[in-house]
Amino acid sequence: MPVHSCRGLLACGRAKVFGFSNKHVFMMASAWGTNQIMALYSRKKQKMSSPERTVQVSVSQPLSAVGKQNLGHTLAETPVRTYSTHPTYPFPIADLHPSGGLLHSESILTSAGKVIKKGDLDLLYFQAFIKAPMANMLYKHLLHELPWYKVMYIARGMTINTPRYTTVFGIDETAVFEAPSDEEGGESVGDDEEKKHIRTHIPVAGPRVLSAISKQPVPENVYHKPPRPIPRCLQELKRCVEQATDEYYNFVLVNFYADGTHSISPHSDDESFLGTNPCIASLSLGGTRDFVMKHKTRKDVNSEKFALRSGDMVVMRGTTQANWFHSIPKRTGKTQATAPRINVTFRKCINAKGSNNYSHYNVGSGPIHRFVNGAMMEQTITE
Ligand SMILES: O=C(O)CCC(=O)C(=O)O
Ligand SMILES: [Fe+2]
Repeated sequence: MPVHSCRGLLACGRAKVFGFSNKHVFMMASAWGTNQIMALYSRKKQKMSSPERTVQVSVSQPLSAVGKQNLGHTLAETPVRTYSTHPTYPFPIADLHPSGGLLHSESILTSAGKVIKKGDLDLLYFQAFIKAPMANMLYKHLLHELPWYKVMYIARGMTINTPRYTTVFGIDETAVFEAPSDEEGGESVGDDEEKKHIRTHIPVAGPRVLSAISKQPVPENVYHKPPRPIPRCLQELKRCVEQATDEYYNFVLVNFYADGTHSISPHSDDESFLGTNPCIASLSLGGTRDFVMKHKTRKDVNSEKFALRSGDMVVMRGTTQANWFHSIPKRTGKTQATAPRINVTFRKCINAKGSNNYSHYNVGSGPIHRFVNGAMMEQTITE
């Protein structure tokens, strides 16, 4: 038993975003290589010294009334905010708290999860793994701070529009990000004396991807898109989940279901790049949605349904992925069942095929979206 101690707006508008232009991102989305990334990185570094830039954004879709509740950004009161930066990020991503360690024993469940074993189903279910106030703060933080994508892809000749927003960070076991050098990033702000030395923009990693074994740069054709290191806010969450589940993860996939029309259809995360019997921890934040599990072949086995609330975590282990499908079905009406929800999954990916698969299906090559002024905005940036 693992023990843990961790402790719409349908109009055009203008929104302030930190950071870099889409031109850079589009450059990265196309063929990329170390040289391109390095060039991009030095240009970004220059740009990062301008405090905030205003960009033109056009819109996407309205959020339900429930989605507009409680969108005040609690963390905005933090005296000096620090940001995780990396050349692959479209903009700096705010940290949870400048001094780190916002997630501590008072907000994280310290008792073991409930084991649910039924034949080849093997789950660990933590109700209120993160207590409600912290879970709701995390929901708002991730919603406002992460870059989101609405990926379109072709499968078996058909165009599929992913029915939710997604984003992904991480790198498979075969590679590592180089450490940031001392002079990278590190912008100081503030007029007062005491704020002068606080670095607000701190890189999470150096720009290059190195082989985990040789520590030499990975050949340019290995990754179809530049892998993105996990920003500090998600690293903090990952540490807690690792302690609770006694596992190690190198990928964080994030889904945002804006309303009941958003869903994930029955599937299993059983790809070979996750190895055999993968352990996947799945954390829910925000609105309650039904998580439905169905046996792949046996009609005599009842399906399982969990109404996952903000802060709950389900860990799928052992033979679960090989034998069961899971899904978040669409829901109608104006109930809590259609309220906006974020799901964060933690996984361990063993090779570059996984990194490529995850960036293809969770970032893609379309526009970036950002949640601003209570609505998800598609950023078509004109400087
Ligand atoms: O939103 C959820 O709870 C499930 C997400 C999921 O299954 C996935 O991202 O693979
Ligand atoms: Fe899944």
